[in-house]
Amino acid sequence: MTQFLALLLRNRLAAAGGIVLLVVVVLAVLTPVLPLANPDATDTANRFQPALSRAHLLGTDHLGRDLLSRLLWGTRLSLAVGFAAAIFAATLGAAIGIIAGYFGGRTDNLIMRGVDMLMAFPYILLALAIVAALGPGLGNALIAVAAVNIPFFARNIRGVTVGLAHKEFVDAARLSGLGHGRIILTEILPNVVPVIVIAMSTTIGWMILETAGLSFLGLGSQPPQADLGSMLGEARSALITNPLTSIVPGAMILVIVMGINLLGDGVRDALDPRLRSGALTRPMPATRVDRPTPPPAETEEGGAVLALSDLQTQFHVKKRVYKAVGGASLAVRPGECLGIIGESGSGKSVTALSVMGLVASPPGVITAGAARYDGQDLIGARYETLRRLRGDRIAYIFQDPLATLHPLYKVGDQLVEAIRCHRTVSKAEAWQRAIDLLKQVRIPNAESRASSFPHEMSGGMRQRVGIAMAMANDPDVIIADEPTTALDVTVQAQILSLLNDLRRERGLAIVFITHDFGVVGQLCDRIAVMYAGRIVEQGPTEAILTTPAHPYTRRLIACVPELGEGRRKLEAIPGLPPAVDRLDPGCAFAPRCEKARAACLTGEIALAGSGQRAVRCLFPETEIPSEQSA
Ligand SMILES: Nc1ncnc2c1ncn2[C@@H]1O[C@H](COP(=O)(O)OP(=O)(O)OP(=O)(O)O)[C@@H](O)[C@H]1O
Repeated sequence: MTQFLALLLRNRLAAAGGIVLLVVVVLAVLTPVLPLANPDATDTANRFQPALSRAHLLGTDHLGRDLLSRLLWGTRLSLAVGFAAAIFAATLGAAIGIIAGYFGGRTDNLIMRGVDMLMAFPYILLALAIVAALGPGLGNALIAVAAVNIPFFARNIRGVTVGLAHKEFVDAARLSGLGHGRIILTEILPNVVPVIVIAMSTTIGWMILETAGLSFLGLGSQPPQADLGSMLGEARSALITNPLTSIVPGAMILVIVMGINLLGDGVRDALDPRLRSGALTRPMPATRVDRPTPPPAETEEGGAVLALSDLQTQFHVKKRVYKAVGGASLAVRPGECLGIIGESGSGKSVTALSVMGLVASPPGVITAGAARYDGQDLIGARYETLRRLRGDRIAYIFQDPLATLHPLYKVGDQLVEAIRCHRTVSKAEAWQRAIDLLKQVRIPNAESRASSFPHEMSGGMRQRVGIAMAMANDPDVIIADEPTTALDVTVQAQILSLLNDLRRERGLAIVFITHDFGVVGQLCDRIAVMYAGRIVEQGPTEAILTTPAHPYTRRLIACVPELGEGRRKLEAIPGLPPAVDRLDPGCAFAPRCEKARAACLTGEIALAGSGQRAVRCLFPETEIPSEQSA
């Protein structure tokens, strides 16, 4: 709740709307105790008194009644009717929607066709028909306004419920023997409540307007009782001669509806869990860069096509700072494959995404370092520069191709788009290239497969399409973030050999992120091991796999089961990786390391080594000739 309020107040417009509404509601609640004139007492001798006249702060209406008093009593009534109608419509509409969406089939059909019939009438005609049948009066206007809004809630909530009704957690509740009533109350309802609240917050203003409309037509509140609509209706005849009598209730309607709408938008944003981690804004097109120190000078990386120097990326979530990448230095040359390995949460993906400014901001910020492609620093580069390079010179392959491929476009069309985004070629040429790419990634019947939708392909096929997409513009660097984790071993082996062939044939540089030492051994020339956002060891694959120097690397390798090696006890690493918002000084692995000594817990431990081999450890498993590397 506190988090919700904090987010709501951070949105200035919503806060302003909320404050205005609060003032109006407080005034409406206090109206009976305020020293106001009788709102219905007529005084025809003092008709149309101007504002600020004696005893009438806002003047009087056509019957000499005090406008301020009528305004506050009218506001009280209008708010009460609007809120009551919204609660009534939301409760009934949500119940109908949940039942239709949850039970589906004939129940859904019957209910929703009834709702469709109601929606087929213009809502104001329907409201008029209901009031005509029930008779004029504010109570009946409330029923009419609520009734015409029930279909809106029913449709919305049904849609959400249909999506939830067959989710795994609902199936699990069914399997555990819960009845329909319990499932609806404990599994479905908590998930639809935010949608109901959002729909309500954005429709209350609308219902106040509709009630005012009915009163304006004389079908709502009856004389002498005032609500905002009836005040407007009565003032209609004097609109030109005495506009004040129309302006006063009109302005109040405007203030209330604007206040509710601004607050409603804020509530919607604050209830959206995706917005909780950052400010109420969409992510920026490129990660925010806030480098107080100048980028490190370019080092001689032996012909590296992509070189990261001391890259630091953080997530700023409220007052917490998560140091996801705490100074990573890496380099990859043409035709080389560099593996980045580490436990979940060690910062591998954030390192990779930072290169092209793809970490979502907010909350991500790059705070130091450089990422040089062909000598050009990409950190802080103009968005246009990054856009030109993204997918063209530096391409990504992600773990879940279903999440990256558009579900509604044929894979061929998506490849055509990727090509035409960076090259001026005709559609026919791009289509032909798309088919060639599908052939290169060994998709059988590439011509017909180009016309398939992603859901018509297997996971392995989709991942090949992901690789084809990355290859579309013949890039220099491919960053592959666990591209084979979701695949079975045979498809995994095919994809690895495909990537291997591509880099050998085309001189591609590959940065390959994985958890899997087996995969690293097959594909990578060199490995960088990450822990808590930092590289703790790097070197040639063979050397690291046979003689790991960092105790973390040794323990990671010891966790890997080996086929055909007989029974061997797998040694899990005790404890958990540290939270990157509370990193203690010294080695982040020390609390889990059996070799840790007091010296490991103080000060900065440098990545030290010689040539290509380096380790960040004071007591490494294998001594590496010391010559500080980073
Ligand atoms: N939006 C975010 N807000 C706060 N922290 C984040 C956010 N995104 C990532 N992090 C943190 O950054 C750290 C690094 O995450 P990252 O995704 O790079 O890990 P990873 O090594 O790639 O893990 P995995 O193998 O599970 O993909 C983690 O501690 C994670 O909790």
